[in-house]
Amino acid sequence: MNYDYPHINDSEITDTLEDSAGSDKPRILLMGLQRSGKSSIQRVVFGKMPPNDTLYLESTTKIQKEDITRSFIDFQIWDFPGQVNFFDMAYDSQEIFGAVGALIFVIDAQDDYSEALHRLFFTVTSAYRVNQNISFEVLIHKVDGLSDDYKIDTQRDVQQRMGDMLADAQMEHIHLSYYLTSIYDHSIYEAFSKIIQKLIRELPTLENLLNVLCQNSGIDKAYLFDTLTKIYIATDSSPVDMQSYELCSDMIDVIIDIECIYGAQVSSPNGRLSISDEEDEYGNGGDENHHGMNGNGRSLQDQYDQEDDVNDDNESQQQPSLRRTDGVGQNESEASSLIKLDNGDVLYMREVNRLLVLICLLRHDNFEKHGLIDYNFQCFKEAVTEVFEFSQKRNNQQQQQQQMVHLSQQQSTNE
Ligand SMILES: Nc1nc2c(ncn2[C@@H]2O[C@H](COP(=O)(O)OP(=O)(O)OP(=O)(O)O)[C@@H](O)[C@H]2O)c(=O)[nH]1
Repeated sequence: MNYDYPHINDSEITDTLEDSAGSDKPRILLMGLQRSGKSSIQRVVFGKMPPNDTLYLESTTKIQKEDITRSFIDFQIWDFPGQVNFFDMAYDSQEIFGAVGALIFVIDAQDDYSEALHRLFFTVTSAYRVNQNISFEVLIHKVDGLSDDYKIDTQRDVQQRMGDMLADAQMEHIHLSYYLTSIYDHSIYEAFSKIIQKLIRELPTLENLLNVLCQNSGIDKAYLFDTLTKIYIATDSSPVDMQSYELCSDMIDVIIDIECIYGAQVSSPNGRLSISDEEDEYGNGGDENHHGMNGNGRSLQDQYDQEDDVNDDNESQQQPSLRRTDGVGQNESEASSLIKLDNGDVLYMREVNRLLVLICLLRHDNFEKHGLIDYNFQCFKEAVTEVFEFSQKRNNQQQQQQQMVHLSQQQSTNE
């Protein structure tokens, strides 16, 4: 079978590559065959596009680049057209792969994936020759149409065949991580969380802080989420089970929906709650998108109406409740929310800043000491803010240094 790339007119692609010169952010590359789902993944995770709308996406003809600068997440994501061979002599592979943090290769699991595996092998081995520090991530994608047994068989088959190909080429030392994903459920967010955590330098510090918080507050599981993308950038060291992750991730949708409906009525310096403000900044009209995502605006409104009724009786028993309080010792207000589950567990959310929320899962008995939890949370919040400020300062310094190097290189080439 012929696994070569089709011949295409590549003048547009060269133009976009030239645009990239001068950007020093770590890159995440999305690669894979045509129609494997790359653009859909980028739009759903980072653009909040409802999954069904990806059906109308057109094929990508030039590299689509997006800057993602949010809290601890700071990189450029590049969506590549599936039909172009970027290892061809026509492209400067050092320029493309030199600054790459992660290369994500998307395989369509609903299709025959033999060709995709050959392309993956070629991509991984070629990129590795250019940059040995790239982390290679393989998304076995579109698994929503597959049974659980078939998903596991597919993953085993893909891993086995790639392992054999790498071993035949004596390149078995290249490590690949595999994820089963779909844009129609949480799996794509979970996979991106794990991929992005590998690029966050502050991860060990954040994990330590979460461990200390959990141990001292009777919390069973805690996630630090990036609010807009629903990517968790850190969690404590107890094992992640998909159910608790899904619950916490769904809570973000619930809270944002409630904020979109009622946020304007809550008094805050600018009349809107911060989570909604952040969306506006990214050009994603909050109400429309979030209701589009889970389509539950009506039921949330009902829930919120019920909540208003019980509000006077006992605030801590609301399901869910959303409060804005003034930060202790600070002038900024912060959102918090509490959802009591049927099994007696409690989901507790606290806003760390405009970009991050902490979501914890704990037993109801442990929540009775919530004064202690709130105090520990304030300590946690201050520590995270310090880490964040430190990393921002370091990033700025590094950017300035890199700009200086660029300038001096330009000057010497002009001379
Ligand atoms: N069932 C299912 N379909 C998906 C999933 N992700 C993407 N798709 C569909 O796959 C088709 C192709 O998606 P694109 O995102 O355009 O694929 P691409 O890899 O960017 O394609 P090129 O731009 O041609 O390289 C679209 O119809 C999507 O709706 C998924 O998780 N499950």
